Amino acid sequence: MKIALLGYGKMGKTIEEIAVNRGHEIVLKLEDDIDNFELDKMDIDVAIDFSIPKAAFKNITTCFKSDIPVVCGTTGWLDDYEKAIELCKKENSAFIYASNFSVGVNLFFELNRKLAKIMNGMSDYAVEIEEIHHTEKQDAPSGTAISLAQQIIAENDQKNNWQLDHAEADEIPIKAKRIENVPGTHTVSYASEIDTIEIMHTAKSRQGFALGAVVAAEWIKGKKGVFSMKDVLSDQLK
Ligand SMILES: NC(=O)C1=CN([C@@H]2O[C@H](COP(=O)(O)OP(=O)(O)OC[C@H]3O[C@@H](n4cnc5c(N)ncnc54)[C@H](OP(=O)(O)O)[C@@H]3O)[C@@H](O)[C@H]2O)C=CC1
Ligand SMILES: O=C(O)C1=N[C@H](C(=O)O)C[C@H](O)C1
Repeated sequence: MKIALLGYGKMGKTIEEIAVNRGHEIVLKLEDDIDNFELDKMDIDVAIDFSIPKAAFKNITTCFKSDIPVVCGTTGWLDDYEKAIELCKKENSAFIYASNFSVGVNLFFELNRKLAKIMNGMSDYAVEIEEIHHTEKQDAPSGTAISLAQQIIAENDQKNNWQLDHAEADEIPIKAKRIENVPGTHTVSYASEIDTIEIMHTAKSRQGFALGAVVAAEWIKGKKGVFSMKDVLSDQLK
């Protein structure tokens, strides 16, 4: 498969290593404006975007116009997500966005949904999310923490929104910490006067995120439509 890497930083380089090991070829390593390239003249099967929040929307929608399927892991651009979906459908292209591509985090998401269902109505327990990432991260809270919050909100009758740091009674507080070299740690806790129930996912490296993105790229090749990591992992997450 011929892959265009939109973003060639920490994730782009880890994805390259895994993709090449799985027999794929990297035909583009984009580090600046996508308009500098004539995508129509290039032979690209799938584009994988791990760039920066302010570049993601343009990168993704430029690929749609050239009928190149896109796997996007960039976080912090989701105000434009619905617009991207519309454009994908209009151009009859293919798209997967995931706040986190690692299989472990997608299992953690399932656990989070189940725990949220159990804890709904347990008014003695206060829910909180904490995320810890490296100091170079541009966005806060992390995309994964937002996904966790949205999953809880879908199950919890008392919570309608999330808030960074100080939350109102109907909001889930998210604490974002930045510590050098941490690849990504997420904790969901329910604390009462008596005890605390906690679930936690700790990434030991970027390998899981990158492998998941390459697997998603292999899966989306030749498909049309808007998908999620749940579709990619449907056999494992039954
Ligand atoms: N969904 C998931 O599983 C995961 C998501 N992420 C997300 O992926 C994104 C990238 O993370 P990471 O690799 O750690 O970040 P890096 O900062 O290491 O890499 C981003 C790269 O994008 C480059 N860039 C800048 N402008 C553009 C542009 N217009 N088009 C393409 N590339 C551009 C930057 O170049 P320069 O440095 O020259 O500006 C940099 O090399 C982040 O949003 C992060 O949150 C990260 C890990 C997992
Ligand atoms: O920026 C990162 O590094 C990561 N970003 C993603 C996020 O915002 O959730 C996923 C992972 O935690 C690493």
